[in-house]
Amino acid sequence: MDIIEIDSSDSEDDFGFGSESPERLLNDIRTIPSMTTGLSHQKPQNASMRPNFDGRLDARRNDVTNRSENGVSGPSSFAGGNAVDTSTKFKPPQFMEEKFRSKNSLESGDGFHRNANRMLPSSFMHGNSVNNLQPLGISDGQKHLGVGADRQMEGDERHIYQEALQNLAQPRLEDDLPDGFLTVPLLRHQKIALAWMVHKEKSTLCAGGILADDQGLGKTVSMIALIQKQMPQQLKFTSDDSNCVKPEALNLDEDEDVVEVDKTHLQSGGNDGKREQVANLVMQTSHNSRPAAGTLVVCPASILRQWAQELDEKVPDASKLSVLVYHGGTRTKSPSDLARYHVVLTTYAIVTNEVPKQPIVDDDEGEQKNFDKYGISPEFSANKKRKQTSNGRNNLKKKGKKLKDSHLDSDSGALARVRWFRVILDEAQTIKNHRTQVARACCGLRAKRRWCLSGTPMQNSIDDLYSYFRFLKCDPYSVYSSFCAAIKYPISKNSSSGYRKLQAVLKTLLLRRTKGTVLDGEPILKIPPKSICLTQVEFSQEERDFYSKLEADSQQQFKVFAATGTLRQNYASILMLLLRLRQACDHPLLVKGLRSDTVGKYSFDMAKQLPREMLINLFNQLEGSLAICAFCNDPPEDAVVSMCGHVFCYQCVSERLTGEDNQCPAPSCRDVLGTDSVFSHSTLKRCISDNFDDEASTSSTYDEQIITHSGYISSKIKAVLDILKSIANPCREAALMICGSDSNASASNHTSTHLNSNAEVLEKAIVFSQWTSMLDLLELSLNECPIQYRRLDGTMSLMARDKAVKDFNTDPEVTVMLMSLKAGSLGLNMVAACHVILLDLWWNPTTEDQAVDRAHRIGQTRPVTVSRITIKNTIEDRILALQEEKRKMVSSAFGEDQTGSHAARLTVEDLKYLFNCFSD
Ligand SMILES: Nc1ncnc2c1ncn2[C@@H]1O[C@H](COP(=O)(O)OP(=O)(O)OP(=O)(O)O)[C@@H](O)[C@H]1O
Repeated sequence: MDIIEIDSSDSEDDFGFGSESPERLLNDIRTIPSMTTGLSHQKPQNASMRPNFDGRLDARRNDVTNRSENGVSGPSSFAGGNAVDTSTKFKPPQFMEEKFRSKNSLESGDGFHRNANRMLPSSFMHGNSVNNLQPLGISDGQKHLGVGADRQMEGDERHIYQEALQNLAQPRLEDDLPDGFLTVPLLRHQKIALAWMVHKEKSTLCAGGILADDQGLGKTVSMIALIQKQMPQQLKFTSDDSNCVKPEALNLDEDEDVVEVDKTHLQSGGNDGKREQVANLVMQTSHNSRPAAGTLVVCPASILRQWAQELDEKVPDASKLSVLVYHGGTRTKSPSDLARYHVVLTTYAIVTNEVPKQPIVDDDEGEQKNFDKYGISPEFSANKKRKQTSNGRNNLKKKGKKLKDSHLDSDSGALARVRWFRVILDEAQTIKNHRTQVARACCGLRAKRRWCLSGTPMQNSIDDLYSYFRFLKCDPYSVYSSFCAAIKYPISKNSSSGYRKLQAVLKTLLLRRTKGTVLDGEPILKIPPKSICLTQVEFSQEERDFYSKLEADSQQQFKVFAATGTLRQNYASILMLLLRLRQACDHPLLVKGLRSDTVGKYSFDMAKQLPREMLINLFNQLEGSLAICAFCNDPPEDAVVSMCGHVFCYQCVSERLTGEDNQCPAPSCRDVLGTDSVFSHSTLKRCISDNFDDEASTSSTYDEQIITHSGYISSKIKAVLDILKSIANPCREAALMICGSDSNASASNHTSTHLNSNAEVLEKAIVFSQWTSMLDLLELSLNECPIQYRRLDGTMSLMARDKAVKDFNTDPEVTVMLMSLKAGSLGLNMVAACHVILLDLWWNPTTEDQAVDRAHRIGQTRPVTVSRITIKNTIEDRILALQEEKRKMVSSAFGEDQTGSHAARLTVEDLKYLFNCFSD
């Protein structure tokens, strides 16, 4: 077993003020005539949070927190504000650079680089050629928009440009709540977030934004602080009678009501009777109007209760918020009921069911043309998946949808029948694919202020970001063609300047800090370090033979698709081939279709009764090119097909089967899903072949039979058992075995010292796999050991999941938690664990990061060890390489280097260039 240790202790980072001082930024900006006026007349954003801006502009060095009368502190600089460092070299990611590197690069040698029309800032030139560069305003990317649309977009971008310039000069502000509104003091980075969010909610561009702090930095608490801080405005909105009865045609997004705060609410401790008044007023509204309601939080079902708990625990009784958990079959149908509460918590599934979907963006044509041009990981473009799965079906569905959308309210639920003051999407990456039902439903929610919370907003491609722009209604990028012209296309043409433009845009609406972010020389969060060990295991000889055969078959199949020019049409089949190879790395039995789950169990009897022809049809649906999960729109993991012919991930559908929202999510399909009407691959196969025996025990060679039964302990399972046993027996050898090579003595010493000093306290581990059947197999082995464990996966009810988490967090005897990546990687607080073991690799690394951060977050008191177990010389090596590329893309988009720090600082020159210098 090879163990490679990667020291991932997050490196230094800052909020953007690099070597450049804010004085210099201001001076630079003053040289732009049209901006000088704007800045010199800039008013403090809010009287209640006016900074003590006493002329010291270098916020990083002179940051003195001054508490003013109302408890507000400042000055500081907006974390979202840009640093400017003209000397900083932006290094584009290698893979993008190579893709787009031109043969004839031009360099003038004078620090600026000329193209046909203008000088380019030297910071764009490092490592890049320029002969492809055009002034962005008239670039190819915009040509296809047409003259009118082009002008419109340029007009809209001017606002973004001006906001970006203002950000450069914006001092970093902090804000806080008076005593009595939270049970915990806000951490400094949360105070900065609060000031930024209050500011953003007043923005005329789009009221809201993206809080993209790393997992575990306390975004939930920051958001609760915002709700409390802005409660007077919320109450004003909900209690305004005229507001309540405005007709349907009301354009909420123009309905900006930045009203001066009625501070008596905050200063008097909050519960001043106004909240009750609101409910009464709302009750008076007619049935046809949309009542004005408070804040809606949308999150995955698995963290619904955690939100409720945080709202309960972090808000003291004196200023309690009324909270409704809007979930379950008995939930109210009355919009007025929703409007009674300050905060309504619900799930993405319910939003998808209740809110009319916005139409699908009609981007096929453009996308088709751009696949080759852009080169932005098209293999993983969600759009591509859809294209491969459409076969004309989507057009029909789309037409049906449009018809349906024309009478929106007739079948929409209560969530869609109110006007929200604020909508918060937690784990907002859920809507990253803008074509999915969930994304379109979220965009259909009516709200004045909109927020996305995500530690990993970008996972697969630049397209992920479009969905947020659309939800936030951030013009001009909320229109897909404008997004492509202004952001996506420039990146494809020249990754360096393209990414820098994206960074400039993002800094106007996104705030991101990592765990390594440094504030005034101090890390924003002092938690023990995290070390990541890549444990590369060898297959046994039987496993290797099994894998090699599978690989050869897959390659053969792939060659056939390639030779017949049908790779695209067979996209889903290719994913299936890859899936089997990945599963073979975990345990050969996964490939053979182990089914010990409830879905298989209950539907097998039903399947036996179905006509053979129907079984074959269902089987073809499952195997065919339409196999994309109708819930998450990803290639299905552990695919199952419903009686209505729609395909899902086993876990996605199981989650619904245990809840009340069991309607099929496919467009125009209202079938009710049940445990007996959802069929797995192996169930169908066995029924079609009239072979009701366990498939694994037949059709196999002798060698295969040795390894394709549940009693076989695969190499991966052996590896994880070794690690778990060594955690259960802490000693120096064990520590070295988990973590270490001599080459990284410091991390190993760290672990062993720690183990010694806590020898009496059993350490805990979370084990993640993306396949529940792998967790089943691991369970069989754990049952043989004296290790107590719990399990969490998507098939369990919310109550059962809560109990499992609670047991793990509180019972010292329970030392292992088995979690499915899909159900357990988001939102949960599990700092009881200081070991995380990843049994298999996911396509994008951010999903793994999310999983790891269940343990590595505020509240963790011990160093966290992450073990990633892979098999040597398999597809897993290639997934590792792909993950690396995705990391580069994400860090380029956010302007972070490989260590998470901000490598590239934007300058005023950069902005002028990136936005085609509107002020020139
Ligand atoms: N100011 C604070 N004081 C004390 N505890 C805090 C504070 N802020 C956050 N926490 C705690 O830190 C933990 C992580 O916070 P939270 O769940 O809000 O993080 P997050 O950024 O939303 O993470 P994720 O992206 O994983 O959902 C929680 O247990 C929360 O109660």
